[in-house]
Amino acid sequence: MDIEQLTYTFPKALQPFFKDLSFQLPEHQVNFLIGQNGAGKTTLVDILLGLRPFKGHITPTLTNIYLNQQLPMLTSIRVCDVAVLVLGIETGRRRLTLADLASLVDGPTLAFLTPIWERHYRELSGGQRKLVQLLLFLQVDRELVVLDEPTAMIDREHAATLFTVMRAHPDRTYLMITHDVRDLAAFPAYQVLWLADHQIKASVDRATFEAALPQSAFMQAFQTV
Ligand SMILES: Nc1ncnc2c1ncn2[C@@H]1O[C@H](COP(=O)(O)OP(=O)(O)OP(=O)(O)O)[C@@H](O)[C@H]1O
Repeated sequence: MDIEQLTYTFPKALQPFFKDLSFQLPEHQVNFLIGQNGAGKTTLVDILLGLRPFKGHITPTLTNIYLNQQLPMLTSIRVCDVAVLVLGIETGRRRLTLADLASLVDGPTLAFLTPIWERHYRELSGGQRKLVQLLLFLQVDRELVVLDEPTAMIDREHAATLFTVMRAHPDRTYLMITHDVRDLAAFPAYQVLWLADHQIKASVDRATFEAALPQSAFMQAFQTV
C-alpha cells in the first residue's frame, strides 16, 4: 500500500495532527507500528481504514478487518456462541457444532477452541477471552488485517498461537500495533514503522532492525514504547 501526502486534522483542531505523511506498507507481510502512548498509532490506523476523513492518497483500497483493543462481549454466552457471532456473519449459520468448526477454521484455532467449546465465556481468563476473539476474527478473510496491541494481556504461549494463525495466511497484509519487541521474532519478514513527533520517523525491514545498534535512536525508541 502506498500512503502519499496524508494530512489529518482532528475535528475542531486548528493544526493538523499528521501533515504530509508518506510511507509504504508492503503487502503480504507483517508491518509493525510502534510509538509511545499518544503518538497517534490508533488515529493513523483509523485513517488507513477509512474511518477518519483525510487529505492525501492511499492505494490500493484493500478489504479489511480491524481487531481493536477493546473487544466487548456479553459474558453470559459460551465460546460456541462467540464463534457463531463472529463466523455466523460470514457463513450465514446460526448454529455451529465442533464438526462445523473443523471445516471453517485452521488447525491451531480448532485445537485451541475444542477443549473450551462449551465453556462459559465468563469462566475464561482475560487472556483466553482475548485469544478466542482474535483467533475467530482471523478466520474472516480480508486482504488487510489490522491488530491493535493483540499481545497485550496474553502470555507468550497464547501469543505463539496467535502468530501461528497469522503465519498460516501469508497472503494477507498485516498491520500490528505493538509495544512488545518480542513479537517481531515470530515472523520471517516484516517492516517496523516508528511513529513519533507526528511523523514516520523510521521504517526498517527485519535485516536492518536486527543489525541496528542498541544505542541507535530507533532501538532506544523501542525501549521506551
Ligand atoms: N478528537 C480528538 N481531538 C484532539 N486530539 C485527539 C482527539 N482524539 C485523540 N486525540 C489525541 O491524539 C493523540 C493520539 O491518540 P492515539 O489514540 O492515536 O494514540 P496512540 O499512539 O494509539 O496511543 P496508545 O499507545 O496510548 O494507544 C493523543 O494525544 C490524543 O489525546
